Amino acid sequence: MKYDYDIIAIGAGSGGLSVVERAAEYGKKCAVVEAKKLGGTCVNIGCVPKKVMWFGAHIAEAVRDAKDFGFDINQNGFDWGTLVEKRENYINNITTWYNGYMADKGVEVLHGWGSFVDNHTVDVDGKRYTAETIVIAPGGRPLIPNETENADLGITSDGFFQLTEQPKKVAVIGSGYIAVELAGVFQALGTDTSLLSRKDLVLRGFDDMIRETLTDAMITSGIHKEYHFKVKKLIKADDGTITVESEDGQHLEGFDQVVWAVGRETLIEPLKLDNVGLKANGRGFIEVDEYHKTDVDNIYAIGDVTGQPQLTPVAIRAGRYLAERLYNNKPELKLDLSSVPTVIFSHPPVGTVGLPEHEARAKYGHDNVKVYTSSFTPMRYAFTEHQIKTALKLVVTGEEEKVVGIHIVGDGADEMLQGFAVAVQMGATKADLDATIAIHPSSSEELVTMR
Ligand SMILES: Cc1cc2nc3c(=O)[nH]c(=O)nc-3n(C[C@H](O)[C@H](O)[C@H](O)COP(=O)(O)OP(=O)(O)OC[C@H]3O[C@@H](n4cnc5c(N)ncnc54)[C@H](O)[C@@H]3O)c2cc1C
Ligand SMILES: NC(=O)c1ccc[n+]([C@@H]2O[C@H](COP(=O)([O-])OP(=O)(O)OC[C@H]3O[C@@H](n4cnc5c(N)ncnc54)[C@H](O)[C@@H]3O)[C@@H](O)[C@H]2O)c1
Repeated sequence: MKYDYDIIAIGAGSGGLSVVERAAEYGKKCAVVEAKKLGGTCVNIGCVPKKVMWFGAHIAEAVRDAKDFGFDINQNGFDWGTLVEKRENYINNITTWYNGYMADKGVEVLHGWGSFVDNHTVDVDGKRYTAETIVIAPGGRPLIPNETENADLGITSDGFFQLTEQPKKVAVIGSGYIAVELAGVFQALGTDTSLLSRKDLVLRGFDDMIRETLTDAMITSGIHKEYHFKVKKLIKADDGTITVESEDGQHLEGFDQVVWAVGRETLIEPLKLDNVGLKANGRGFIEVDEYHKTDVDNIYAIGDVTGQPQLTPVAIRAGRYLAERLYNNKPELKLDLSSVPTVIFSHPPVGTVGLPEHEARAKYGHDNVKVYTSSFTPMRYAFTEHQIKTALKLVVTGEEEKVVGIHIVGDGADEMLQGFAVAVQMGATKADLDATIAIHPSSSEELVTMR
């Protein structure tokens, strides 16, 4: 062989692992370079540990409501440390499994930071390896805004997963995916939680119905929602707590932890892209064509680093399709990002696929879009003290009423969405949904009975 490997992936997260795993199935000689732990963000400091905490929070809500279902229980406390220990054991089992799985597949794991030497050579902590094809899959890391004074008194989602004790009082800064997910977990598990947003509603860009319903639900759950709060600086108080000062002079005091959840940046610098004549665009992403090829013929990029939706299934699909194109004679296979379903594990969860109403009206013309909505208290909360609403919206277009968006906020949205996403992907119309027999009693039946 001319090179040490057929393919090397830099980064063993969702994208990198999936491309080498599939390439190995086709008999290719593969290696993956990883500076930290196999599994990357999703497994170690993202989706998986987050979902464990979300389940914990979900159980706390069930315990809270148990008396309304006739249970006579005393909750004597909640031990954050126990949950964290069990979570980390679970994750260690996954990463151990990955190590064995890669070995079984014949994929070599090269531990260390990978950087380019030339188009076919990667340096890993001083050792050089060559490959015919190189895939860049380094993901990213959380942002801490450097314009904020003492910003590093705060932690990020990475720090959240290192907390071994439950903070009594936290401020979460931001209003995107991570902010609403972490704020929801803290609040449900008993931490006094403030959510500090620069604007008004959470989840900018999502359908207004989702934004309004979730913001209301978060406030009803007890989260202190601070609107139009632009953080100027963090101050360490004499008692060790943190004060947050806004640009207009407000002070919020007494936080054990302040969590930045204001977006992520790609991990570009270690790659030494200059050595292959590549560079990231103004937003820090590596640009690729529809086949994930960069401007260099044998170098591809997949996952969060490309600026495509920063979701694990998108990175995995990109990696698998790339291997299919390269090694299984399917040159035309490409990622369809037209209706990527996504779930936000908030309290209650959000599920959304396709276009929000405002985007559909902009795309198809205001009068060519119709919406069907429903908002109700689901049976689960019919007689509990805590009432959490569910809201649903179908966005349809044209005379045939093609469904171009489905938006759900409420209990069960997380598991409800996948099947409806299939319908949207297949081009379902409102009549197709209506022709489907409902499941009763459920919240999802509303989506096939809307008028
Ligand atoms: C808190 C949080 C919660 C999330 N929850 C969800 C969720 O519920 N559902 C969902 O779909 N997505 C979720 N995501 C997003 C998801 O984790 C990412 O979209 C996904 O992990 C991206 O995969 P990737 O392969 O691009 O990068 P990553 O998974 O980030 O993997 C990149 C790997 O490359 C390594 N690396 C980087 N540079 C180098 C180098 N030069 N040399 C060697 N190794 C290197 C890194 O250490 C890392 O292990 C979440 C993210 C976060 C932060
Ligand atoms: N359930 C999931 O699938 C899931 C969960 C977590 C993360 N993710 C992925 O990870 C990505 C990153 O998540 P994220 O929440 O960090 O980013 P995000 O882009 O979703 O949200 C960042 C938010 O921070 C706000 N912001 C930016 N700078 C700020 C500042 N200085 N002060 C206050 N607010 C500021 C932005 O307006 C935005 O609303 C997501 O886009 C998503 O793709 C997915």
